[in-house]
Amino acid sequence: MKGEASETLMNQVTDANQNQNVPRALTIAGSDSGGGAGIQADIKTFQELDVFGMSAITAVTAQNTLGVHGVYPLTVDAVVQQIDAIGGDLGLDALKTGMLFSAEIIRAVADRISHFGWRQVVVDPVMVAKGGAKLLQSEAVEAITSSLLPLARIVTPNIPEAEVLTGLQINSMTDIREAARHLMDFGPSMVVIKGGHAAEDQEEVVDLVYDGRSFTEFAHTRIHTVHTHGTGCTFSSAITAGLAKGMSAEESIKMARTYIQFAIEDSLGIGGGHGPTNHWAYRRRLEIVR
Ligand SMILES: Nc1ncnc2c1ncn2[C@@H]1O[C@H](COP(=O)(O)OP(=O)(O)OP(=O)(O)O)[C@@H](O)[C@H]1O
Ligand SMILES: Cc1ncc(CO)c(N)n1
Repeated sequence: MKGEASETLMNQVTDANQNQNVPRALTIAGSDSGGGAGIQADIKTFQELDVFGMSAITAVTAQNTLGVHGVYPLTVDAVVQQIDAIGGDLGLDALKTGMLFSAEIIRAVADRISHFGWRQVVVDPVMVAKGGAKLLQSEAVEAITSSLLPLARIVTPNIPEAEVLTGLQINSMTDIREAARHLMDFGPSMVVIKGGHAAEDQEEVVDLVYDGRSFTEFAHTRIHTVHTHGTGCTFSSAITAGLAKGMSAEESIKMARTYIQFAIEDSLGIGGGHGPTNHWAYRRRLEIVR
């Protein structure tokens, strides 16, 4: 089919498939070739939660379950062009940031978020990978607190990240609350300090949520496993998916907590090191219950 007729058909197909209400989420983060963390974990999580996933890649990492073998940041222009391509056409309902690598990229990302007026922003202040490789330059920490946190609906540091961002030492639940208060001063609407890095011998993992008024603790059974590669990315992208679907911040965090619990419980054990979590575990279990 050629010319006018094919154009008419194309228009009909396009119109029939119009679904402007599909929840859309963007991840601005690094690529993990191993597929368990970064952009790959985020897109898998969005997909599993019925959210259309989009990405702006900040850096490519050569990575597997054994560690990070190479880090190749993209130029600021390349990051900005990806974000603008999405903002200028598809639009989004929520976004998350993960590995941002440099102060220049952080400031450019913050500028584009402000430009498009995006409010449903989850900031996962990724600093180091599980094996200790640097995913954020030390001099970029200040750019997170001054440029990005004021734009965040929710910030999700783990305990070491909360220490770096606040300059406080964290040894107890009281310290975690103090760090959460400190983080609120940088301007986010909500702080979630994740407890995965607390003492291994504890039977529970406690994530602390602070909204500037009250503290809520989410306690879950600690799973004794080495297969926790990408837990932080997966958790923050599940929160982002919840926000994209119109859930409240509290509901999104609660759902994300269950999502990551199932993903760790059913982890895949592939590779020779810290294996990835199981992104389809949540859907599989809900299908069984239904
Ligand atoms: N062993 C575990 N058992 C149960 N839940 C866990 C465990 N480890 C982490 N979690 C949960 O996973 C989520 C991510 O927490 P974690 O502290 O591991 O983040 P992270 O250090 O940022 O992850 P990453 O190493 O991927 O950057 C939190 O909700 C936390 O409670
Ligand atoms: C690309 C990337 N982002 C985040 C993390 C943290 O888990 C990682 N290991 N790799």
